[in-house]
Amino acid sequence: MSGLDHYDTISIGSGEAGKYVCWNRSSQGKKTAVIEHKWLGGSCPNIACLPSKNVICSADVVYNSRKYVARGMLKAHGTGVDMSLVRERKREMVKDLIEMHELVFKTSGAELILGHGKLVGDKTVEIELKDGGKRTLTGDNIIICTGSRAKIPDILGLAEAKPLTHIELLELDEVPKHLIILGGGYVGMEFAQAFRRLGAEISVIEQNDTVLRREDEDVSSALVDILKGEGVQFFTSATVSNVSGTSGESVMLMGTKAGKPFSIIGSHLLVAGGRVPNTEDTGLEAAGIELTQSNHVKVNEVLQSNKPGVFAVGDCANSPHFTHIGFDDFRVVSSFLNSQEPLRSTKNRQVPYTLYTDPELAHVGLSEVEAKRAGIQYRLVKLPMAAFLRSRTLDAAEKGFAKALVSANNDTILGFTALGPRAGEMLPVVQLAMSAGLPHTSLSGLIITHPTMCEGLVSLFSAVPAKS
Ligand SMILES: Cc1cc2nc3c(=O)[nH]c(=O)nc-3n(C[C@H](O)[C@H](O)[C@H](O)COP(=O)(O)OP(=O)(O)OC[C@H]3O[C@@H](n4cnc5c(N)ncnc54)[C@H](O)[C@@H]3O)c2cc1C
Ligand SMILES: NC(=O)c1ccc[n+]([C@@H]2O[C@H](COP(=O)([O-])OP(=O)(O)OC[C@H]3O[C@@H](n4cnc5c(N)ncnc54)[C@H](O)[C@@H]3O)[C@@H](O)[C@H]2O)c1
Repeated sequence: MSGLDHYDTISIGSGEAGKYVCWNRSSQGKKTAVIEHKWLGGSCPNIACLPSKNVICSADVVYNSRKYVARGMLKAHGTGVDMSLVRERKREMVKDLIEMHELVFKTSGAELILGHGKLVGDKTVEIELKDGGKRTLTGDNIIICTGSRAKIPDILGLAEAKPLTHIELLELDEVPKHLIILGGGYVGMEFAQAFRRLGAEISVIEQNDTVLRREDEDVSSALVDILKGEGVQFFTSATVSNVSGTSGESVMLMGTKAGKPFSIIGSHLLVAGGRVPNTEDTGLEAAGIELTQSNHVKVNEVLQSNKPGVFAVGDCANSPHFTHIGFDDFRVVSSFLNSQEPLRSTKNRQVPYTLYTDPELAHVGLSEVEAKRAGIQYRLVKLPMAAFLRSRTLDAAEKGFAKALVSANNDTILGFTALGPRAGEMLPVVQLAMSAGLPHTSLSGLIITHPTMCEGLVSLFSAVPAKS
């Protein structure tokens, strides 16, 4: 293929992996283009990770101010919340992030094309330009990086009730009186605490018998107790069959809870029940790209679809839905395109994550449930957060714990979980030990600055039971 509109690499969507692959290849002098129809830089800087953490930070400031006013330490005349200013702080950050992306596009040489991209043939992309008109490009490599969107469960009356998704929630200029959250996963838990702290009554409705069902029971129940302590209400084993009213005015959910009739009325409704991939209206089927049953692009270990040279990355390829995994998807695809040795792949990669509640929930590797399910023998070490002395200075010693799974046969670390202040910051040191196959004594033997949260890792790994 050749011609003016022929590119080395074209990304449909400017999410994490797509934009980095193009920036990276343009830095090697290759001609690349990124097509974006709405959120420059993807969801993370515009409507997901960073804006939500910005609002969570505002909520924490409100919560802590109120706490210290109640203790008499802080003399304040008013601790009411002006949500329009909370939103303004978030909007300013998003605006800066968009400007940062525009600058990178200018300096990297990767072309940014604003419009809706669609495959119309073999490695041929048609763009409905934002400013009108159409362009058709061809590329040696096509990256599908179209992300995902909030799932609206198929419940009678739900769509008509115009529920909020994370996008609209982050744009509210008022604190909801009573926010009902449908789904007790990552989105549900982070927003439940943040909006409770901002002053809303919160009810979390979860279909399973526990929220955060992938976590070990001691982890999810400890976090639920913390949120309950702040006034969040949980309704688990709840099946919603009917919704009436309108979110923003008054909305009622009806169904059953543990088999008995159940109903709840709130002022606002947030759907937080998982994600669906943005794989329709991108010409994938017409271009012969195979999808999975869940409508994600079917990819192999280097994220290549059934069509050589067409890759899918991030949420639309059902990579674990985290921005840092999107970034790793970029490294996987780049490694393949650059014929790197050894080739990077998605096989057996670490998938660390942090839930940004207060305290944070950070995890990497095996949980106890997973180890048991796989029949892997392990030694367990678990310490209360109070053993991490830094937590005492942060007013956070009473809640949470850290635990690690260490192999029963050798001293390698199999998994690590911490529910504690800034717990996410502790992950990389444990990850490094895990990825290098170092024994747990490599952490307990380190000199770690006092008093940091990581210093607690010395205590944790010093307490690993001896091999039996
Ligand atoms: C509320 C919330 C909070 C989150 N917090 C975190 C967090 O703290 N940490 C974390 O790691 N992860 C977090 N996530 C998950 C994370 O945001 C996603 O996993 C990540 O953004 C997915 O990146 P992506 O590149 O796959 O897709 P996106 O970032 O969604 O990028 C896809 C882009 O493609 C564009 N697009 C789609 N179709 C087309 C088309 N046909 N033509 C042109 N453009 C198109 C879209 O507009 C979008 O900009 C959060 C998610 C949510 C919803
Ligand atoms: N801190 C972070 O890294 C972070 C934060 C937010 C989101 N995310 C990512 O975004 C993804 C999506 O988050 P999410 O919370 O939307 O999905 P999720 O899969 O984490 O949780 C969805 C929850 O909703 C429940 N649910 C679904 N339908 C329901 C219904 N009809 N009634 C009651 N409950 C229902 C599910 O059982 C589940 O517990 C996550 O998987 C995560 O990867 C990450």
